[in-house]
Amino acid sequence: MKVGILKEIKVMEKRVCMVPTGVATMIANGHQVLVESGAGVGAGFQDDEYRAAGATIAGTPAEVYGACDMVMHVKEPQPSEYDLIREDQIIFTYLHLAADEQQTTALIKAKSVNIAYETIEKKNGSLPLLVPMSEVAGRMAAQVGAHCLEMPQGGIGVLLGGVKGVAPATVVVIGGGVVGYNAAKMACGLGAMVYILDTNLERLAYLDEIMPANCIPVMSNPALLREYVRKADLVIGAVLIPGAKAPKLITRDMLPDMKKGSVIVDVAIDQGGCAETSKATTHADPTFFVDGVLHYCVANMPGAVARTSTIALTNATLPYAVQIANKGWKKAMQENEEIKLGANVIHGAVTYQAVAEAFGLDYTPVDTFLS
Ligand SMILES: NC(=O)C1=CN([C@@H]2O[C@H](COP(=O)(O)OP(=O)(O)OC[C@H]3O[C@@H](n4cnc5c(N)ncnc54)[C@H](O)[C@@H]3O)[C@@H](O)[C@H]2O)C=CC1
Ligand SMILES: CC(=O)C(=O)O
Ligand SMILES: [Mg+2]
Repeated sequence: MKVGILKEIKVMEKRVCMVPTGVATMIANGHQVLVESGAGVGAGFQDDEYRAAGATIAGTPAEVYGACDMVMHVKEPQPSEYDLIREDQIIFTYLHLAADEQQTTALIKAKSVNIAYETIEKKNGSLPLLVPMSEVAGRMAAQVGAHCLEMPQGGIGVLLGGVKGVAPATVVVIGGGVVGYNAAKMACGLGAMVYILDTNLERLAYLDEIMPANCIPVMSNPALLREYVRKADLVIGAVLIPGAKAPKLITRDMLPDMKKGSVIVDVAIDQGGCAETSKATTHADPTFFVDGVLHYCVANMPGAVARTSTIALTNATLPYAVQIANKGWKKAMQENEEIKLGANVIHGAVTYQAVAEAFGLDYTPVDTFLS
């Protein structure tokens, strides 16, 4: 198979979807790899390293889309790419379709085979291609939250850990999964008082076992959530219903009751955000105020630490990419349920139920295409 590695084009996105050693693995499996020139530079990988690994360098995204059976990205295809996608071509990347009707429509129209990193799911419910970036984004959420709380950013002027004789910040993490755990761990390490709200009692019990004394896991409900958000200096939005639009748990009417200069870091923004007032921002212009509450809603947070993120992401994606390339998408899905769950839009049909529900579209089980 011909595999294409595209350069990221989202604002200030410096990750790359395959490192040179990954290219060497693909080639050892009998495939050809075409890398768009400069794709790895932001993460510290030069074209010559890809050449040395056996790749051919392409000048433009059009060349990559034009020549390859499977194209890979980190972030979802951007509007400038929609017309380059070919019928039957495999697109393997983060898609986050439930938050993006324009892209969903474009991929339906393209009749391509669109496999989303974020809905590939193991038997135990974990999301192996989301986990590494959720670890990064969770850890970053505590860092950017601490920064946003500083007065030059418009924050309330509270230091996460406080100092002797002065109380620390109150941090409320909504969703205690991978992002939530990592955010809480960092905020606790800096000395904040952290509350993790989740609706999964088993997960809360686990967090109770492993987290330090300055972290309190709390069973969430709408009334309690309102109360905790009202008291928070920093709220970190980290909920997920896999593949679906994020539930709007922080409603517009809660904001006037929040502290002026408090901060919402809505990590769940890539699935639409869990605050009604959230809208996606970029690393170039990451924050905005609503009712005196500072919102940080960058949909590709790990892109800011591209070297760490690229290595963590490609460690996870490569074995799946190799399986798809070796077997073709149909056989890879027939033989691996995890990859089958990655099928979001196949040949113009929406094959992931939560995406179909997000836009009132027909849902077609992917098995329709596999017999
Ligand atoms: N903005 C960015 O750059 C990035 C965003 N993300 C996003 O962060 C979000 C969280 O991801 P993960 O932590 O990996 O997911 P996860 O599946 O590990 O955790 C989600 C948690 O939310 C909880 N939850 C679901 N509904 C809830 C509710 N109504 N109230 C309270 N808790 C609820 C679940 O029980 C689960 O523990 C996702 O939308 C993911 O795509 C991840 C990486 C980067
Ligand atoms: C998961 C995601 O949205 C990211 O890594 O950018
Ligand atoms: Mg997006």
